[in-house]
Amino acid sequence: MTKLSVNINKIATLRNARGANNPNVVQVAKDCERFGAQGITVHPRPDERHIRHQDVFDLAEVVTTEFNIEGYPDKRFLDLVKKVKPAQATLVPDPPDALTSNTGWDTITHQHLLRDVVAELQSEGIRVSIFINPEVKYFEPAKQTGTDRVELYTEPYAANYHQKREQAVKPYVEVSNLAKEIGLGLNAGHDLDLHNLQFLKKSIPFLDEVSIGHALICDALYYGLENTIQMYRRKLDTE
Ligand SMILES: CC(=O)[C@@H](O)[C@H](O)COP(=O)(O)O
Ligand SMILES: NCC(=O)COP(=O)(O)O
Repeated sequence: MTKLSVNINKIATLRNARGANNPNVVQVAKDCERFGAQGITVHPRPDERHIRHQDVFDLAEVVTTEFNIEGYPDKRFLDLVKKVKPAQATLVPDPPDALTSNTGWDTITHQHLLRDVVAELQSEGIRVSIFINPEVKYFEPAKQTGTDRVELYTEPYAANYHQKREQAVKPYVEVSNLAKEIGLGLNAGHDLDLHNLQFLKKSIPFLDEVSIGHALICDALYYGLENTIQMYRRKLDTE
């Protein structure tokens, strides 16, 4: 089964637009779970432009599925994650001013940093995933960091899906088979949506989890949050 983790960053973006507490990210997380989300993902960025550190503490009190916190592993992020102890931390190489995530780790150059961080978080009982591009050369070095999983950066797949989906998914299938062979769990995310999700799942049936935010929240404007989560779940329901 591939789990659907709903990324609620955009709910916080909307809340922050007015300064009060509407929409309430804690209530939305609870509702996402009630509507079928199998995990909740947040990516607290250093400028707190959407998810704030306090949100992460508040969410940790209520999330009953799988809480996944994404971010660059600086001291502030690591302190937060170690206090909250989510089910999973996803390490992303974003600089502080990144508009959004736009690449995975160079696991060769940053192997020592990643190895230390992975060990530090695992010693707190937190599963670790490393955000990664679909390039074979990064997988064995990723494995050597001791990480439990990798998360495939799917923006290039999403960007090319409508032109030639077989070609767009090919590097992902290749690295996923490699990940399976060397014993890495497999997540995927970024720009997945109702059009491209099912083909990814069919091409890589053993995906452990996808985290989806931007498109899912946009779709919810039209279909409603409950319907939308169920629509995404059905796209993953191909077994
Ligand atoms: C790692 C990843 O792909 C997601 O965190 C994505 O970047 C969402 O972050 P934003 O909502 O800040 O764009
Ligand atoms: N890890 C990817 C994620 O959480 C959501 O990315 P997106 O769907 O907002 O592009």
